[in-house]
Amino acid sequence: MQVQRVVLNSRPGKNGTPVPENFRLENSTLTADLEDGEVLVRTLYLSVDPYMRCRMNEDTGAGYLTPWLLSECVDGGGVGVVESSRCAGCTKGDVVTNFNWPWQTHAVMKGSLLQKVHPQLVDGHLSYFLGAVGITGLTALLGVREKGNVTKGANQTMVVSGAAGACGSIAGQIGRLDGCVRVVGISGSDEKCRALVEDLGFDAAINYRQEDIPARLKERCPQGIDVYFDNVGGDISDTVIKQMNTGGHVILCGQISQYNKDVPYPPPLSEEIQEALQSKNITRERFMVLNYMNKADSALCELSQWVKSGQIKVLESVVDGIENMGDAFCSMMKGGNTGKQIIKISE
Ligand SMILES: NC(=O)C1=CN([C@@H]2O[C@H](COP(=O)(O)OP(=O)(O)OC[C@H]3O[C@@H](n4cnc5c(N)ncnc54)[C@H](OP(=O)(O)O)[C@@H]3O)[C@@H](O)[C@H]2O)C=CC1
Ligand SMILES: CCCCCC(=O)/C=C/[C@H]1[C@H](O)CC(=O)[C@@H]1CCCCCCC(=O)O
Repeated sequence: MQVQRVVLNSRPGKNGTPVPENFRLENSTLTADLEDGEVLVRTLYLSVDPYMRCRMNEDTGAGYLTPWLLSECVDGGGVGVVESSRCAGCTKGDVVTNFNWPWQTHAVMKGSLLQKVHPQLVDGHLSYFLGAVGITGLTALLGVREKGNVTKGANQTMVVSGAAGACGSIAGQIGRLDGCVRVVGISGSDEKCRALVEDLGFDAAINYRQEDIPARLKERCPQGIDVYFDNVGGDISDTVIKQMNTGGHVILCGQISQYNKDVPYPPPLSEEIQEALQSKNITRERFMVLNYMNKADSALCELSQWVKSGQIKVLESVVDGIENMGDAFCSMMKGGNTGKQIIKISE
């Protein structure tokens, strides 16, 4: 069977901005003769995610991430449909997902490594399994629950950076559903800020490229900041932390502003910010969703109900075609997406 796949063509360098030319599209032949335990899947949707920037380096800097290899097929989150199976647990027509899905139009995979998912959980929007009812939604929900200490009736204000992105857009909505009285987003364009307020119900949004962040935070968070869902790190996060209340909580989800730099994860904080955290007794613990997968099933049910009932609104940016994987990844890293960046590979 003839397939198309994407391989790593070159590395951007630890201090480089990734470019589409770092990826290469190839035609390849797939032997569709299955061995025992294998299934043939057709790829429906692929995900591009910030952590992949670390996998472009020879040394990823994170123990749980393996580097992508030059001229080898790239992989990440994917969802697809079983076309034929020699695995007892998988049947033709099953919808399945996996974190290490090859960027390939069809693939032969071990059935035991695939998670079967039920389309009714997402009312047939199968791409949501890579976003709001998948790892992104889990990151937002479990991040808020495990590290946010959001408490109904506590009059808390939450700030979310990277707020119009995949995790941020869900995290802010969950902060509100779980009891925060004020939710303020920070994002990179006026259009994203408009969507946060008008479509997702954030109380306010700040365009970090155009506005004076300290002044706007003071104005929009008059009682200070109690919970900070941090997707970006760097100067934006330093500014937010300086305005946090005593006893506040930082949910250290990600630090995308630092991923094109040769720094460890998480990047070290300045003395000033460390002192602010310590003197105000603000928690800032590293959060990694994969450490909480024992809670995934019940959390996915909760997310599914919220999405189906419309209590959580889902934003997606969908690009068509495997040939656009590299463009979509590089665009997402620069803010080209609103909500979850998805690549549709087949119908
Ligand atoms: N801890 C965990 O278990 C997990 C952590 N993550 C982390 O969550 C974060 C968000 O991931 P995800 O939701 O998938 O991606 P997003 O959908 O949020 O896409 C990335 C966004 O980051 C913003 N961005 C890029 N560069 C900068 C910068 N220099 N400063 C500020 N914002 C920037 C852009 O939005 P804009 O237009 O606003 O600039 C862009 O749209 C990442 O840091 C990621 O590593 C993700 C999954 C799991
Ligand atoms: C080093 C920067 C990491 C910043 C945090 C982050 O983005 C984490 C993302 C992971 C999250 O826990 C869910 C995921 O899907 C991300 C990790 C995926 C791990 C796949 C491992 C693939 C491999 O290396 O073989």
